[in-house]
Amino acid sequence: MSIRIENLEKYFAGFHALKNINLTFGQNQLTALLGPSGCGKTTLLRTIAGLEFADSGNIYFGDKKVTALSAAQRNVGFVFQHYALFPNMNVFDNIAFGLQVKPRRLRPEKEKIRQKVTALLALVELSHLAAAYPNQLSGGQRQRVALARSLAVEPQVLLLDEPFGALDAQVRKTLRRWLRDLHLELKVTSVFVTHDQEEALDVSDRIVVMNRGSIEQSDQPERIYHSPQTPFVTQFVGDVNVFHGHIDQGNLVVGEFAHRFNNTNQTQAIDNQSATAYIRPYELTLSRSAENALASGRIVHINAIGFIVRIEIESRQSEQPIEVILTKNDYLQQKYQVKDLVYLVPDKLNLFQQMNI
Ligand SMILES: Nc1ncnc2c1ncn2[C@@H]1O[C@H](COP(=O)(O)OP(=O)(O)OP(=O)(O)O)[C@@H](O)[C@H]1O
Repeated sequence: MSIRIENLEKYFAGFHALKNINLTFGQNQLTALLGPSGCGKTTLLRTIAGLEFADSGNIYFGDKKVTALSAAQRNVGFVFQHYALFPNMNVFDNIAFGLQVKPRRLRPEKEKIRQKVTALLALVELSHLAAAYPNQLSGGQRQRVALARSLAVEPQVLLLDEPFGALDAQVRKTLRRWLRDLHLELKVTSVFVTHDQEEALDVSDRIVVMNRGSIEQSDQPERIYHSPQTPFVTQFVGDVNVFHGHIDQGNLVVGEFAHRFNNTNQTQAIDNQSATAYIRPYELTLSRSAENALASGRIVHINAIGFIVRIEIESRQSEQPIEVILTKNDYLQQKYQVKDLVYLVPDKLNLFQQMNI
């Protein structure tokens, strides 16, 4: 079941929360809605669920228009950050709840419900805790019960709002891997909200980056990371160094440096106009020579503890310290040390130009 959203607009008492949203969520894909706090992720998710209604625009599940349908009529599964399990019901009964409360003519027989809940318990790897009560579970286990509970009614669409947001980093990491595997097995169109870029890059088939109620980019994770289409996406997803300059005959000029570029994400660079280059830490090469460099500076910090080496450089060509990532081999060969003067040569530029400056 694919989800299609057309020209969606949503206001909260004059505040424009969703601005002309057009999106398709592919059948059985796991899509992340990613963006900073307040950008409209939850509002969009709740509008897809039928818990919130748009002021204009349409939502389709497959070919069926669901814009005016209630949440119950849409048959969606929903998992919140803080999912209120029923404290007086054990895990088994919590999962069975959605089936038990169905009208009699739609309710499966008792034995069918038992089989279904047993299968779901196995799926979320909690069979041994069927008789436990929510206050006897860890946060991660509770979220797995919440997920099993939302799946019990066989939703056409699964919507998750920061499902692991309240858990600590290690548990989050385990659960998101587990969600990815589960999603492969279940084959249900799923959308989850997160403000954690690593989480989005790690588990999703597609990422929708939102900013101030609008969509900045909707793309595969590797394209979001390697070919960001807007300055916002470039800075929001992954670490990046920022250089302000201007274009002069195929060169990016920053202060006294002129870097001849032949590899940018943007094909046309307009002469004599301001330009901002965004460069990931691993897309910068350190050099002892000024040839084709974009900047120079002194090394102020070296972190060589891990598999890669992070080097921080203070430079007049950048407002913030520049971060460069090297392999341990490169670092050991060049024998870089704090206070060394180095030049920075980009391998690749993400270049954005402001017009008419
Ligand atoms: N019921 C409401 N009434 C008024 N304003 C609202 C309401 N719900 C959301 N908003 C506003 O709409 C904007 C988007 O909110 P939303 O919860 O969708 O953001 P979000 O991207 O999910 O943020 P977060 O990551 O902090 O949850 C915010 O500025 C919020 O204050």
